[in-house]
Amino acid sequence: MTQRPKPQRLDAIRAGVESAGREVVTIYRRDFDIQTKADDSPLTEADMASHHALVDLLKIQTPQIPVLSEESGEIPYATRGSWARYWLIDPLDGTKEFIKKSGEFTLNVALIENGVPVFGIVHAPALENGGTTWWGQVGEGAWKQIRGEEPQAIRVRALPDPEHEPWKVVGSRSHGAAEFESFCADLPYNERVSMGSSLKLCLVAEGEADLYPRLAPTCEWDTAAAQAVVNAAGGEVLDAHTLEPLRCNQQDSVLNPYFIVCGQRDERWKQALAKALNTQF
Ligand SMILES: Nc1ncnc2c1ncn2[C@@H]1O[C@H](COP(=O)(O)O)[C@@H](OP(=O)(O)O)[C@H]1O
Ligand SMILES: [Mg+2]
Repeated sequence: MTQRPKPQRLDAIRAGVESAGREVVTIYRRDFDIQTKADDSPLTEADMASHHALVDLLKIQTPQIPVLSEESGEIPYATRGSWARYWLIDPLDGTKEFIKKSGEFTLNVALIENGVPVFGIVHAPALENGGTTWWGQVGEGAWKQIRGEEPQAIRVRALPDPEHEPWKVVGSRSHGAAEFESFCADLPYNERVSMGSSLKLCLVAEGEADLYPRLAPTCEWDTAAAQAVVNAAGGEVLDAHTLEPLRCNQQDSVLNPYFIVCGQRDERWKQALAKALNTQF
């Protein structure tokens, strides 16, 4: 297998992702065309501008590592199934939030090794202060940087005691609202927050939320980069049925199973999840 890119190269890739983010924000601030993809989801000029910028960046920085993008067109499993290491990117995650101008969209870049997201960059270019980036490398640590400020190491938080403080549960603004509400209704005292895109996983990674149940469809490129950040910050992204960590590139389909993102877990967590998911572990 080719070598994992060195830290300096990963820093250069992060700078390149932030530069692609500036192109996206230029489009965000003016009128843009919206098309509809075959699966009925929206596509803007910004999705494609970001796709080209990120693919070009990765081809220059690491020509030996293949790239799979949401906007690449399908690469059959017969080809990608043999990739021991590849880049998995979502050029614009939260396209609906981009169109609604909520600012809650991200550029996601993940390095996958043998199905496991080991390094990820999640960049939200339109958040306050000119954009925020989260990144993490499993086994090394996770960081958050608001543009113009120093990077801060981030870590998931311990679950609060729900007798005194609510568990913070984050959900999508646009997908799976009914399932989210019924999951939360079975949890101990909790507070709900809505957010678009991979930012939900980043909130768990930085200890601003405790759980993100995703009981609605997503694809591997929606989650892989932020999964690496969550793992590097001490949390997990678990299949909602098996409670095993999500893996990429295991089958023809790029759809994820329904999943739960969590920070630090303990016995209370296990009991609460068993009730909310109506299952036994
Ligand atoms: N029916 C479906 N099948 C697969 N993925 C879906 C889906 N409905 C929504 N998604 C994914 O959910 C993502 C948005 O999630 P959220 O609502 O949490 O922001 C979308 O990302 P994109 O915006 O990159 O297309 C899309 O990939
Ligand atoms: Mg997406």
